[in-house]
Amino acid sequence: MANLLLGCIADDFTGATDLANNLVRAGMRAVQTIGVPSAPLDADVDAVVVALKSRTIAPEGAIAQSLEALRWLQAQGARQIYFKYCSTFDSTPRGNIGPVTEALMDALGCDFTIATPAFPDNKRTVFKGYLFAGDVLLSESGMQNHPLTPMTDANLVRVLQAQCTRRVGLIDHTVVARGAASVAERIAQLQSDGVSIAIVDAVSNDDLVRMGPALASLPLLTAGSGVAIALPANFGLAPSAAASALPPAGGLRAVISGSCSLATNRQVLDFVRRGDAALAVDPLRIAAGVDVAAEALTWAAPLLDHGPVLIYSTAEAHAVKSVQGRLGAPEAGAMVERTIAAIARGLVERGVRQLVIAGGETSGACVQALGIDQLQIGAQIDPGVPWCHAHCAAASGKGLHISLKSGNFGGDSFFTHAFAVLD
Ligand SMILES: Nc1ncnc2c1ncn2[C@@H]1O[C@H](COP(=O)(O)OP(=O)(O)OP(=O)(O)O)[C@@H](O)[C@H]1O
Ligand SMILES: O=C(O)[C@@H](O)C(=O)CO
Repeated sequence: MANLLLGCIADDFTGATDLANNLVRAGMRAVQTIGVPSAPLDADVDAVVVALKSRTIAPEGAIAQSLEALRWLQAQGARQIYFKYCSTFDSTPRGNIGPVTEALMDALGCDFTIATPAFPDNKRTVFKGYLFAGDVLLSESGMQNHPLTPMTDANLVRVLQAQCTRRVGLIDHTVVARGAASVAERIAQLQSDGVSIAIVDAVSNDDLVRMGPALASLPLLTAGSGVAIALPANFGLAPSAAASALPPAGGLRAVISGSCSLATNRQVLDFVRRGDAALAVDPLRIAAGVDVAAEALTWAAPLLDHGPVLIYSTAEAHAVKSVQGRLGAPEAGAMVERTIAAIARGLVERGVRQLVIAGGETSGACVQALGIDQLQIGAQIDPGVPWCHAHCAAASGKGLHISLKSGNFGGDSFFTHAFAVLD
């Protein structure tokens, strides 16, 4: 059996990479698997993050997938389990954060756990149980309009309580500020009051590091990726360059973007403004039956030798709405994802070995089309986004450097800056 320290279950692909990135930066060697592996772990690592696509499916499906991941991680000897969800706590009154947390607690026989999406490096902070995204409450951050998981209440105790049968409480900032012993005391107090899950405040990385030792004995942690920075120390590990070492990079470079988030729109604009080679994919032409993937690959072929090319369906909200109005939102999404994934595969078949993909759903579709089932995590490009290395069917089993960027992560020059990190 592998000597796995931390077994993680992430509810989406880019979120899984985000978590693995923070673990690696704090000194753990980590891999991310795409779905629950069918074979035992074949890598000498400290942490595995099993990436699911369970964030917005029915709670029953999310529970079943998460329990399957738990069983696999337990079979690999995982000493502690970490359930990773979004730093904006994406969920509905039906779930899936609450139901999955409770199912994991039942399976682990665990009577207490924490819940904190705080990720200060990406401006997600929790104060008095209220989640802030940037300078505003979650419910005023734009997330109140999310099409699948509208977050209209920033009070996480209330939000999580609505999803749980167990009682939810709070470990507030004054407790965290006093350090791990104080957090441990508060946990004992909450337990004697019949509380089983506590939202924990954190407004800085210092808060996360301070609470770390108090989390060492909990069989299950549930959080965004922030708390991960405090965990390797609990296992005696310290940050080291060796944890993020990847094989040397080579080959051609490309960026594929299907994310329509604000940050990605800025990143596409930045790339285009630099005059680098960029091609927009038009969903309406895909719907009209044009082989847009073949067109894009023909366009890219003579340009690839001269630097990274960008192929994107990224568009601003009004354009996306108009396409969705004509094609239907799920239909438009699926159509664009299929095309973008075919382009990603074609690019790798043509020699691209350094590939940036923007968007969670987009990343899922591309990773599947590329035939990747495991990613080794390397150096961070921007908070929440590392380079990874994978063996992939589309590269005839050879190595590919790949980065899966969450829609709203990364600075404006991400699509250029990312490749400099590999130089
Ligand atoms: N121009 C477009 N018109 C309509 N739908 C689009 C367009 N471009 C992309 N899409 C679809 O929008 C969705 C974008 O979701 P995706 O998860 O990839 O990005 P994101 O939401 O920004 O990322 P994350 O989940 O990491 O925050 C995909 O289903 C994609 O196919
Ligand atoms: O926590 C986050 O914000 C991200 O890792 C994520 O989950 C985006 O889908």
